[in-house]
Amino acid sequence: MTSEFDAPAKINLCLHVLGRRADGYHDLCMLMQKVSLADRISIALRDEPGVEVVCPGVPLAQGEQNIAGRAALAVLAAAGSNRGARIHVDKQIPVAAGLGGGSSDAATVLVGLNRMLGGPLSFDGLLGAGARLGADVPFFVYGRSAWAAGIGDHLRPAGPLPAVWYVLVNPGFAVSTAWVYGNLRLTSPVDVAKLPEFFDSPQDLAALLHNDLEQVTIGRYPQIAAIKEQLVALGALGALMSGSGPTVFGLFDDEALADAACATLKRRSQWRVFKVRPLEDFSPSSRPTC
Ligand SMILES: C[C@@](CO)(OP(=O)(O)O)[C@H](O)COP(=O)(O)OP(=O)(O)OC[C@H]1O[C@@H](n2ccc(N)nc2=O)[C@H](O)[C@@H]1O
Ligand SMILES: Nc1ncnc2c1ncn2[C@@H]1O[C@H](COP(=O)(O)OP(=O)(O)O)[C@@H](O)[C@H]1O
Repeated sequence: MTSEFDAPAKINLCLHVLGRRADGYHDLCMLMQKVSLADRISIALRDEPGVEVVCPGVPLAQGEQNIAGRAALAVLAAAGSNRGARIHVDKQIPVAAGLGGGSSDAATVLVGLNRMLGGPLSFDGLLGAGARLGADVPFFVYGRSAWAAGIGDHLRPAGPLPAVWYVLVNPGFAVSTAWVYGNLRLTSPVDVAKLPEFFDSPQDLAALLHNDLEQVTIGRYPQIAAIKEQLVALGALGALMSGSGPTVFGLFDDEALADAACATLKRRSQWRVFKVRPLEDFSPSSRPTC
């Protein structure tokens, strides 16, 4: 049997770094949301042990080097299964882009393969297995928009967020998350208690936009600041780099303006440009194909 799943991208509506931990990771406060740009993943169980991962057209590791392969091995081990899996990833999310594509692929394989094997892992077990794969993986297991604390793995639900359109602009080069955190200069941390919890309008949400990692990535790649300026000039209520970058999103309250901004940016540049909607409540859906 083969099952198919969507693995959506995320954006960080805010990302505050609160401090550096003894293990080198950073404590964060983030508001995270999934969006409608997604990789398409199919998972097939096979009788031989081991995991094969193929991502046609994208130079990503196969098998256990790929984070989706490590996720599959975790579920097979939890099930005590001697079987293996073949995972096909139709990569739509730009790689090393600040959009969490690898983390989403991993979470989707955790949840999807767990379901295919009769649920050896509980929801908490899936969150724990996700945290062992990467700091952002639990968010993608979680299902809905969330405030993330700790290294990104302590999650609580966000209140309803306004219906908006985002225009994602990816300038086409990769940025290493480890490099960005490694070059971060810590500033005095935000008072988390003062961050707003409720957003009645797109303008309220635009007022939240903030990313402490921009100083590092924009310092090295000033074109990211130029993308932000262009999005605002084209009618975005605000624009922000997502995660460690380099992708920027513009927040629009008007779909026609978002469409026009996409068309203009595609005409003007070689950037990858996507209009997406927020996914308010998303859990990987299974669609058996045979
Ligand atoms: C910046 C964020 C924002 O959502 O996303 P991306 O830009 O990667 O999508 C995340 O914090 C990225 O999470 P993730 O990509 O899962 O991180 P990991 O694989 O666990 O770690 C990659 C590298 O980032 C550093 N790291 C990660 C998370 C964190 N809270 N502090 C860190 O210092 C680690 O030291 C590690 O070297
Ligand atoms: N399935 C996968 N999809 C994307 N990247 C992967 C995958 N498996 C391993 N990787 C590695 O993870 C790194 C981070 O990729 P990605 O998750 O796209 O970045 P980001 O978290 O910045 O959005 C890449 O450099 C890539 O080599």
